Amino acid sequence: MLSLSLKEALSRLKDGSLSAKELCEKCIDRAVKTRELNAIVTPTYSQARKQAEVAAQTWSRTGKSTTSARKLEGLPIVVKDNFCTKGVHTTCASRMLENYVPPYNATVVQRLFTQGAVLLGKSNMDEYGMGSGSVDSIFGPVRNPWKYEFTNTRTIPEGTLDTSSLLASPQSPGEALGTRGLHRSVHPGTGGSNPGLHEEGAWRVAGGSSGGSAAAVAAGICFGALGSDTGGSTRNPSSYCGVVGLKSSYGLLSRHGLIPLVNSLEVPGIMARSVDDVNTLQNIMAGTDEHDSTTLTDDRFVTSDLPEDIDVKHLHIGIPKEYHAPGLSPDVLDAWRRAADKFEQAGAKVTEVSLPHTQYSILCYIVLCCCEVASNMARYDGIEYGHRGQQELSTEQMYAMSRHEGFNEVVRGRIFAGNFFLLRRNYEQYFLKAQRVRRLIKDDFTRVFDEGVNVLLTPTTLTDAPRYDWFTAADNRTRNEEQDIFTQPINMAGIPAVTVPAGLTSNGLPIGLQFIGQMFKDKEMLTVAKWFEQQVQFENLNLDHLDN
Ligand SMILES: NC(=O)C[C@H](N)C(=O)O
Repeated sequence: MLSLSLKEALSRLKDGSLSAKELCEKCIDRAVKTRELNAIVTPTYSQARKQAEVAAQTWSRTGKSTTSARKLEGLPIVVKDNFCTKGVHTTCASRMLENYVPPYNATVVQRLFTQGAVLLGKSNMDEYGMGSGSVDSIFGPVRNPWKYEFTNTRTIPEGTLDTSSLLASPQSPGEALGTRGLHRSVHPGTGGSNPGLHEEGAWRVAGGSSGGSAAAVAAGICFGALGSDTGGSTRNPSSYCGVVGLKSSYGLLSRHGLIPLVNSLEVPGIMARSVDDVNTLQNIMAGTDEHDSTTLTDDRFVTSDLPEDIDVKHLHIGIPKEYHAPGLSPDVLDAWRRAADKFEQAGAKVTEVSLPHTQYSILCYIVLCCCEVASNMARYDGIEYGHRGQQELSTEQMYAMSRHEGFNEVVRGRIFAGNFFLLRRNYEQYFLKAQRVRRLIKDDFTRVFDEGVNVLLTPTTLTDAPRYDWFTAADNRTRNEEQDIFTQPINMAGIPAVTVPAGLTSNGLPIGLQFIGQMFKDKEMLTVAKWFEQQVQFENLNLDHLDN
C-alpha cells in the first residue's frame, strides 16, 4: 500500500477504503522499520497523528460524494531539514543550527499544511545542501533503500532511543547531538559491524543533497517530499532512489523560509512517485508570495492537472550532444537511447542539438555557488545566529571558534573559496566572468528552444547510485563535478527540469532521465515526462514485506 502514488492514496481516502489515521500509522511504522536508512532526522509523529485525526474527521464529515475536502487531506509528507517548520527543529544538518526551532513555516510548507498534508518528519541532507550524496550530515549519511537489506525492523515506541542500531563510531557526529528524536544518534555506515551489509561500505548512497527526502519517498515513508535544488539536489537523489524529482522554473515557488544556500540558483524541489503527483504538489505550492520578491506576480504560469491522453506526435525533442560526457555508464546511455527511440516511434521529431557552453557550466557553478555561500554564511556569527563557541575569548576569536565548530569542512571550504573569488583583485576574473558565462549558458538553451525544440532529453546522472565507500573516497569538489554535471546548467538558466525513473541497471538500481523545459513551460515539460512514464511503467520499490 505504501508504494501507491499520492493520487491513488487520495482516491482511497476519498472512497473510504483507507482512513487518514490508518495511513498515518502505516507511514510511521514504515519510517520506524526503515530507520537504518537514516532518512528522517526529526520525526514529528505526534504532530502527524494530530493532523491525521483532523483529516479523518474531515473525510468522515465531507464523505466521498463531495469535493470539499482539502487537496492533500491526510497525506503524509516529509520536509527537508532546510525548510523552516514552526515549532520543529530545522538544522540544515549542521551543528550551527543544531538548536534552531523556527517560529514560522516556510511558505511552501504552509501551503501544503493549508491543503491538509500531514508532516511525518524532517529529512536528512548534506550540511546546508552542500553535497551530492547526503553523506556530509551531522546525523550521518543516508542509505539508499534500493537493494538494501534491512536488519533492524522492530517497531519501537516514539520517544524511545533505539540503541540497537547505534553503531559505535568515533566519527559519528550524531552521537554528540543527544537523542532529541528516535533517529538522532544513528550513524549508519561507518565503523562497527552491521549484519545487513555483506561488505563494509557496499550499500549505495541516496544522492544529495536532498537524499533523506528521496529515500523516504522511495521507501514508502511518505507520499511526497520537499527537497531543494541548487545544482541538482532534488534530481540527483530522485534519480538514484527511483522517484520523480522536479525542479520548477525559478520564481514559480517561493523560497521564503528555505534557509539560503545560493539564492540566485536554488528553488524548492518536489519528490513523489509519479509525475502527476509532483505536478499536484507544485500546483498547491506555486504562485506569488509577498515574502519572496523573486516569485512571479503573474499566476498564469501556475500549472493545472496534466492531461491523460497525451500525444507526442507534434513534439520536437532535443538531444544535447554535449551530454555524452565521459564517465556515462553504458546502462544509462542505453536507457537514454531507448527513450529517444520511444519518442521517435511515437512520431515525435527527435534531433541532436548543441549547447556549446555546457562544458564551462560546472566550473562557473562552483565559483558562483561559493561566492553566494560566502555571503549567505556570513550571518552565522554565534551572536545573532547559530552555534556559539563556549570558550571565553575575544569577540574575534569567538566568531572564528563558533564558525569553526559550527560548520563542517565542506562548508568552510566553500566560504574560503567564495571569499577568495570575491576579493577585489579576483572579483572580475572569477565572479564577473562566471556571471558572463552563465548568461551564455542560458542563451544556449534559449536558442535551442527558439529553433523549435519543445523539451530536451538527457540523463540525470552519469551512473546508478554509487557505493558509499566509493563516494566518500574523493573530496566534495570532485564529487560535485561528477554528480551535478547534467543538472546544474539548468539552475544556471533558471529553467525547469524533471527526472523520471527509466528502468533499472544491470545492478538492479534505478536510472533517471531528465526532461528539460522552457522557462515557465513546466506543464508542457511535465506532460512529456508523464507520457514517457506511461511508456516505461517503472515499478516503484515495494517494501511491503517489512509489514509482516
Ligand atoms: N543543493 C544543491 O543542489 C547542491 C549541489 N549538489 C552542490 O553541492 O552545490
